[in-house]
Amino acid sequence: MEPICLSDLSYAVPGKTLLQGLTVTLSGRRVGLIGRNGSGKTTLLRLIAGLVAPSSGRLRIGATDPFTDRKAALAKIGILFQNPDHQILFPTVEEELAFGLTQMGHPQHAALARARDALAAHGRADWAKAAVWTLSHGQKQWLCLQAILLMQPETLLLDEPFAALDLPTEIRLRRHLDALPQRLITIAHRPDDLIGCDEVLWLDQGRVQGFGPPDQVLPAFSAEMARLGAEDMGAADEP
Ligand SMILES: Nc1ncnc2c1ncn2[C@@H]1O[C@H](COP(=O)(O)OP(=O)(O)OP(=O)(O)O)[C@@H](O)[C@H]1O
Repeated sequence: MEPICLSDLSYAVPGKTLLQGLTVTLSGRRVGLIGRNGSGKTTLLRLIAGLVAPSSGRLRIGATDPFTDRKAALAKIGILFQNPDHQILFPTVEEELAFGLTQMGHPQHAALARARDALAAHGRADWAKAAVWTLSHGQKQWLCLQAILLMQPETLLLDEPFAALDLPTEIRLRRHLDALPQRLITIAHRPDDLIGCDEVLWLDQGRVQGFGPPDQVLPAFSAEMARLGAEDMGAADEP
């Protein structure tokens, strides 16, 4: 599995630096990304997916720059957004599933055939012509995941994949993801969700606050979150 190397990586928008000086090599098969709201986690996934270019520094997946080499990046990286409605572009299930393959250069008819095969393999052949808007949130997330898996990327980037799912849907998706051979880089808010990871990256205000095995990073993260929670409570309790 190719390492994802960040060297002094920064990303800024006018008036604001969102990520600053990130130097880290991600090489585990299960990587967790943790940090407070607004710490830059989603921004980092977008950079790794090659959707935006770094403002400075370097990001490589193996030897590939995912921003400048889009075709290679599609084969290497798939990103599952937090909200499937931000990901879905097409009116029907089969068109949505086929889109990534056509982006990779497959003819439309072959891509649609692969899409229908994938649905049939999951016992959902009857979904092919269904309008995407008729699906539930969990079903849309499943669709987005399948659309990415059809492209067979080496790495999946998952932005809080369990947010807004009911418990049985979460358990099913968790089982599905756990069984995947791909590398998963998963954003989570609860440290418990990342215990089984090979490595955890903790971002704070756009910088690396911790990186290493979960038994080192997560206790420090939890202690800091508890400290901040207590501080907020103290401030809120002020007369
Ligand atoms: N295009 C943009 N222009 C301006 N600010 C942005 C832009 N994208 C993100 N931000 C800001 O950058 C910061 C980091 O955002 P990001 O979504 O990466 O955080 P996050 O760690 O994923 O947060 P959350 O846990 O709340 O999803 C936030 O303050 C956000 O408002």
